[in-house]
Amino acid sequence: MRRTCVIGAGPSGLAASRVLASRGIPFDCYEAGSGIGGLWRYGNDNGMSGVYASLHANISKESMSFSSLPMPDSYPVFPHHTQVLAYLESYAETFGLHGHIGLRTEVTSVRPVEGGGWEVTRRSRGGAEAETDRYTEVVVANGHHWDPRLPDPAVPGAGVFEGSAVHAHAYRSPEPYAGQRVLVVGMGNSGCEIAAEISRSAARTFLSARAVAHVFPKMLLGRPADHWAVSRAAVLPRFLKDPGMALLLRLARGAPALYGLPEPVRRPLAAHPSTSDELLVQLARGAVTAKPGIRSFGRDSVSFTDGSRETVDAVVYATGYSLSFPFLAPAVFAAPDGRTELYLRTVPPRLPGLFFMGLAQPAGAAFPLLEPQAEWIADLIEGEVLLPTPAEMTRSIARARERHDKVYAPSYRHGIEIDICAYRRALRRELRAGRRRARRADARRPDAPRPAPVSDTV
Ligand SMILES: NC(=O)C1=CN([C@@H]2O[C@H](COP(=O)(O)OP(=O)(O)OC[C@H]3O[C@@H](n4cnc5c(N)ncnc54)[C@H](OP(=O)(O)O)[C@@H]3O)[C@@H](O)[C@H]2O)C=CC1
Repeated sequence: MRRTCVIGAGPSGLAASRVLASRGIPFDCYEAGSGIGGLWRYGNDNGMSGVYASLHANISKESMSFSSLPMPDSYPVFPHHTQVLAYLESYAETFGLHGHIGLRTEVTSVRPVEGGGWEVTRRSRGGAEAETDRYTEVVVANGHHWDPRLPDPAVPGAGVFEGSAVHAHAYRSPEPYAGQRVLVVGMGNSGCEIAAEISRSAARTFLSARAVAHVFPKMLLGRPADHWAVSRAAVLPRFLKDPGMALLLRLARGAPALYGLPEPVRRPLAAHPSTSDELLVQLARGAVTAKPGIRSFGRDSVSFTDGSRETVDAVVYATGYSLSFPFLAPAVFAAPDGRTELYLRTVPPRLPGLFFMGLAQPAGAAFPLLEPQAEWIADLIEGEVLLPTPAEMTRSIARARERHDKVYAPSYRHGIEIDICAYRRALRRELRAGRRRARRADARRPDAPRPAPVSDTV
């Protein structure tokens, strides 16, 4: 009998569960933690949430909403993490998902079965024995912001540094850093927000970036900055969008030099946006000092690539996350360089029945992508649509990668970066093509033209 397994009950797993439930597709969803919500569950006992106490979403509530359930009007523009979790709880409640979700149940292995299907082994917390079941499909929705990535190889001297050193995933509040000289490494959103927060009570805060980021204010021309990623302006070609955004940033916040920042080498839309008003204020006040990349550590100090040296008591590595699938053997599927071999960020070409959710990172809206992705997976499961051949999908992935490399800075963290508008268009085109492939297969008309795969996800 057909049965689908969903791994994880964060936003991606919940969206997959809602769509499968609404289609009447039998499925089980397993979640390692005691509650749903994934990274949005502060202190999640699955160990996979790096949310800190003060965190508010850095994209607006519209961009954080599933299309089937808007966030409450009473929410602020940028909800606090407790509100995002409450929203996810109400999503699960509204669509009756709790009955499908096995909590405190960790999936430990997913293996392809000869002849089709997948063998899924899981272990319940407190349960004596691991259990194994066979599923026709597996939807992997285990998130991509939970496995801390530290500089590898380590910065020279990191082993002799005697102060505290943690990854941002372990950061919860600024209190332990009060009165200290602190170095924050990395200028993604974690680095920007944590440096700004720590600097309110630290003696000195240094923010080191090997490639300085454009810092976006949360509001641009009276709208949440993430709205621009889905505005009419978003359909402009890159050669117009990039200078347009650079101009908008210059008008909104002035030159980087005002804040002691060098001019970024990358174009504003070539990197995942770093959004923080508070960092700009703290830089302008001298509470945070911008530094280039790190050359080496000493016992109580750090040297930078510009030859400067500072005494520091503590380091926070805000250096991002690895894409990890601990339940899949690397020979089956892995993303060692932060890139995934997935057709439209969802389908591994040669692993029938295996699907991935949420491994597409847009500059703004993230949740609204998840339900359409899950609908496509459900269509594939039900045979409403058919995929291109594995060879066609592989070629399409290679073409998308080529285009991707022309747009985004070559960095691990951009491996799954997408342009949301292009991705939505590609998904719609693939749906139409997939329906035609299914009709063609039904009618057994091998002479009919075969719809081509789509590939523009950047
Ligand atoms: N309030 C919110 O909603 C928040 C959301 N987030 C989101 O969480 C996700 C993860 O963000 P974040 O934790 O900032 O991680 P990111 O991967 O986005 O950023 C990592 C940063 O560390 C730098 N870095 C990586 N490796 C090294 C290295 N070896 N040496 C020096 N620098 C290095 C990267 O530089 P380079 O670009 O050169 O690789 C980059 O500046 C993002 O989607 C972000 O938007 C994060 C915090 C708050």
